[in-house]
Amino acid sequence: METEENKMTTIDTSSPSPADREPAIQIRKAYKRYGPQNVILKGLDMTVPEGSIYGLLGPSGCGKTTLLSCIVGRNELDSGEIKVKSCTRREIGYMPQELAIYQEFSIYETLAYYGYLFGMTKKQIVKRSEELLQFLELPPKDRTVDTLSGGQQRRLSFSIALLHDPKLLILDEPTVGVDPVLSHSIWQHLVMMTTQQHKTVIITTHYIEEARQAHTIGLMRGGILLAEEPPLQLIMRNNSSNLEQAFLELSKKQSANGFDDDNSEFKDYPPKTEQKPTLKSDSLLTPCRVRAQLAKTMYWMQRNLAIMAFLIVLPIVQCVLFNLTIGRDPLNLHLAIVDEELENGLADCDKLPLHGCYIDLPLSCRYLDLLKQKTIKMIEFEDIESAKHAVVKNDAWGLLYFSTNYSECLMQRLNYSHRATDEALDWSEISIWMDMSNQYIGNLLKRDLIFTFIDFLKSIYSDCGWPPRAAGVPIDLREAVYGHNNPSFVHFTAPAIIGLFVFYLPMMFTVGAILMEKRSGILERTRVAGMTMIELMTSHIFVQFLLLALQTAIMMVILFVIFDNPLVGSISLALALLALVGVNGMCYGFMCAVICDSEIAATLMGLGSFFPLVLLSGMVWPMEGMHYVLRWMGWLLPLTLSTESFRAISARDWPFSHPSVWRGFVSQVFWIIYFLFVTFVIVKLKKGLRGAA
Ligand SMILES: Nc1ncnc2c1ncn2[C@@H]1O[C@H](COP(=O)(O)OP(=O)(O)OP(=O)(O)O)[C@@H](O)[C@H]1O
Repeated sequence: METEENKMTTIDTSSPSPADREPAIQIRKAYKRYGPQNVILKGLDMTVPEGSIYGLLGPSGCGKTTLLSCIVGRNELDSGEIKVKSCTRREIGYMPQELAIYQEFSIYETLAYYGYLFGMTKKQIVKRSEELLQFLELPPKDRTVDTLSGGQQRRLSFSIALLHDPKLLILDEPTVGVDPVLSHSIWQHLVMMTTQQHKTVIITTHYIEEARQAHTIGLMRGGILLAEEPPLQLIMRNNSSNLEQAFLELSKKQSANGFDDDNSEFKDYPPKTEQKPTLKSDSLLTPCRVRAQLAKTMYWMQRNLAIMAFLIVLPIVQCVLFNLTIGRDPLNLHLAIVDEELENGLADCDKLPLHGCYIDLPLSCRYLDLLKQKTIKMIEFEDIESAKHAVVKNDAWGLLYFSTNYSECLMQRLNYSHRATDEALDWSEISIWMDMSNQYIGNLLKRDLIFTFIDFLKSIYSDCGWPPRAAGVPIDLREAVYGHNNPSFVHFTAPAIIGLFVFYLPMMFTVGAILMEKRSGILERTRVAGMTMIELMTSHIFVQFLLLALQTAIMMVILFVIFDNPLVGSISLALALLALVGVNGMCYGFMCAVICDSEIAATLMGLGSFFPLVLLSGMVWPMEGMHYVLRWMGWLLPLTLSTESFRAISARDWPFSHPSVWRGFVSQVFWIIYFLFVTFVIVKLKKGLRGAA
């Protein structure tokens, strides 16, 4: 068996000298910094010969990953030039330092996703996967990534880079966590690829000695290459016995020549220059990459059935809760009663007639009986003081006081009207003290007390053969032009609620999906593989749209069929508007995801926008009731005009040609364009979709 030392010193001498080969990558005067005090590349020159392995070595933090990310276009130089010989993105196999793979996917699903992304057929993917799994000693292909060891996960990440048999391999520490035997066979494979298949490989590694198998070594320190030559030559020229020693010698010489490794000390930093893309661009919309994205989403959905179920159940629960909790009249409210016209208190009511024209008997029982039918609970008190005390303690929401001669005075008032005595007017009134600390309960009780009183009078008039209309308020509320005369608060808010859900559900899903990929590096890896923003958005919108269609259908059925909220207008117009609101929500999600680098930032952005949107868009209160400045601000928000439009369709059956309706559609189109524009500008400014992780 070969010893470790022998393995490491194996150099393929049959291949032509690297110096004689054409450069696959040429870097000249590369400068890069992450801030004035954080200069990483200081005029670095590098030449990677075609058909060879280039081992890029250097201490941790010297800028190897930064350099590789500039080569693959994840990052950009401040000045200098990177030339990559006629390479499209599909011809590159890139293994980033971070794993950049879905933890919940199986090995096969992971490879299939990247395979589709590179335009491979299913057959090719299956065949190549089998080869790679065997070569890299990976577990069976149906094992999920999160059950693999750290080393196995890195090998899987490595296999993605090899999957489509690329011309140029850029590998950032592929052998971390790999045992020496497998590491040796990986190097053998790389050597075979370069010598027999004329591929080019750039590899970084912390295990300096394994890089002796490279054809060229680039030793990086202090933002430049200390040396760039074949390993043996490097060792011999520095009178060393191994690469590590050679590197130390070179570092000493560099320091002796006055070169300081301190990043903050660099004085003559050149001005920024416009950088050309290092790799050839592909077309903006390629079916295979859209297919890959769709396949990935399918895999993700299969693996996250609980989340999918949640996304379906959530709107159901929200809509049902909304209808069962909002707008309904409070039941079983308590009222304190002091009735001085009944000798034995309310117990007398059981003996007194509640129907018929008995106007000489106490009438308060009839009124209280009607109140009881509204589910109001009576608590009887002897005197006003103790009843008031009960209201103060919140044992009752109000106190009703009937005087000793209440019924007699009431009949006088009714009979003599404007000729009634002051005493009759005083004692015929039911005195009420309300707890108005809760506006809704107070107002609803007041409404019930007044309307029940009218019903009470009408019932007496009717039983006595008098015209009941004479007992009512002389206002004739005819059939409403739109809606009905006793609308519910839910009818007002339902259009807003569905719009809000349809906007925020896709927004949340979009932000979650993109941030997860962004933070794990998957998004950048797929971008390096050629996926464009247009492809990402197209596939995302397609999938989201299907999900949203299902969610919207469920919500429509619950709100407008089961709970019978009014929807008198065109359903197709309402659905078209909701579809636009949903796409708008997705686009807002895209924008949040590119702006925010962390889930916390995105959550804060979502929450921060949610409350102003709900409050300023006329969702819970009419715009007409707002401060005039806020009213104008409200009209500028994404959901104000669409909510108005939905109300116009659902409650008034207005057609598209009505300004209240078409303005809602136009506002959605405007906001979609705006969010997309901001998203593209931010991606351009940030030069990609790098996560903060
Ligand atoms: N986005 C960033 N913003 C600020 N500084 C950064 C950023 N990315 C990298 N750096 C800094 O740049 C320097 C070079 O980082 P880089 O990851 O390129 O080093 P490396 O040589 O690959 O290190 P290692 O071998 O440990 O992976 C480090 O000091 C790092 O902290």
